Amino acid sequence: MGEIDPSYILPEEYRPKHIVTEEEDIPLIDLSPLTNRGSSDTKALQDLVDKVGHACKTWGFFTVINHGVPLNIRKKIMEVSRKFFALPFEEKMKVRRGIYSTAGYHNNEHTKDLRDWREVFDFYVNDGMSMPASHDPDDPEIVHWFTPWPQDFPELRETCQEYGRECEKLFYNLMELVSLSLGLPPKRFHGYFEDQTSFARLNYYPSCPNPDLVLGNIGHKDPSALTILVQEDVEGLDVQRKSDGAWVRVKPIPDSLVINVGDILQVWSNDIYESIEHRAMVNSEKDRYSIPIFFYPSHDVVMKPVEELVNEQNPAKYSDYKAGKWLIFKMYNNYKKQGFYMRVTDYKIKA
Ligand SMILES: O=C(O)CCC(=O)C(=O)O
Ligand SMILES: [Fe+2]
Repeated sequence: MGEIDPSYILPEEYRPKHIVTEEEDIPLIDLSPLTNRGSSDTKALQDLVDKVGHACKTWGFFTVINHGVPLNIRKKIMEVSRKFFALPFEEKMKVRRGIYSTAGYHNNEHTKDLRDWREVFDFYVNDGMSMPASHDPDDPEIVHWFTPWPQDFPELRETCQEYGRECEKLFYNLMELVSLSLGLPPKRFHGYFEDQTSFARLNYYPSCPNPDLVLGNIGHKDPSALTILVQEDVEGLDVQRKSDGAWVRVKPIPDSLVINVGDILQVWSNDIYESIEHRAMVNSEKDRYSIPIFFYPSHDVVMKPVEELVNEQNPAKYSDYKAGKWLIFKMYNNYKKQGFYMRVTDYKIKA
């Protein structure tokens, strides 16, 4: 103790502890029937839909291989991420996150109102997208959000943008599988992403002398429809198992990506699929890097259960909420200690 800044030290009940189970892995799904669609038969595609549906329902998390996101761009984005975080602090602070635009560099993230042991750089997949000016539901003002890219580092912008476009293709493919698994037409959700407000995050978790007292990323649920995450061989991601709440380590598998259900899909599916709590541990020897992209709809899309999944036996569990308002509420909440944090269940209709 005493070696690290006390603002990072977590209350006892949040510390990472011991409770990780090594016995089980999240489902591993080979997406080749989708990525080589031309040559696939319908049976292979149907099997894939069933696997994705089962993984979303039982875990809310799964790992994919043969996903179509090229190796060179995955390697490249990890490289530029390392280069960016290795810059002097003053350089990184030149592109720091502002109060009203959430992209940029930040080293003071508060997940669940507690401080994370990490540095981040957030960027928008669809730079310049429309967003509400505030989270006040009655404020109609719209603004445009841009990423503050570093001036002398064009490689960072180019690589991040290319990575975003490649993952976007995978995201639409996955949403087709998800829609089919819910008994909906394959492109049921595509229109909701026309002016998408998706954002990506370069995560840098420096090694830590007291890894038992902190978390790189405190347990949380993502606000997205789906998240696509790349990690390297340094492990640290834990997922909370739905059946008993145990933390399960997501073992890095070469060339894989990790997919998870976020809050938006939980609401659209009326809780058939749920956004699952996860966290990132740090270690005393190695730095860790990861990159999630949070796929998020246009700001004016209403988060509400889709009508095909609602009927008298299954009434809507959520009242309407604009996706953009929800996102900024969540993001501003993570800036600094606010004394509260937002959960999607906060606007669940009371039974
Ligand atoms: O670093 C990881 O593996 C998880 C990151 C994460 O969950 C997040 O940034 O939302
Ligand atoms: Fe997350």
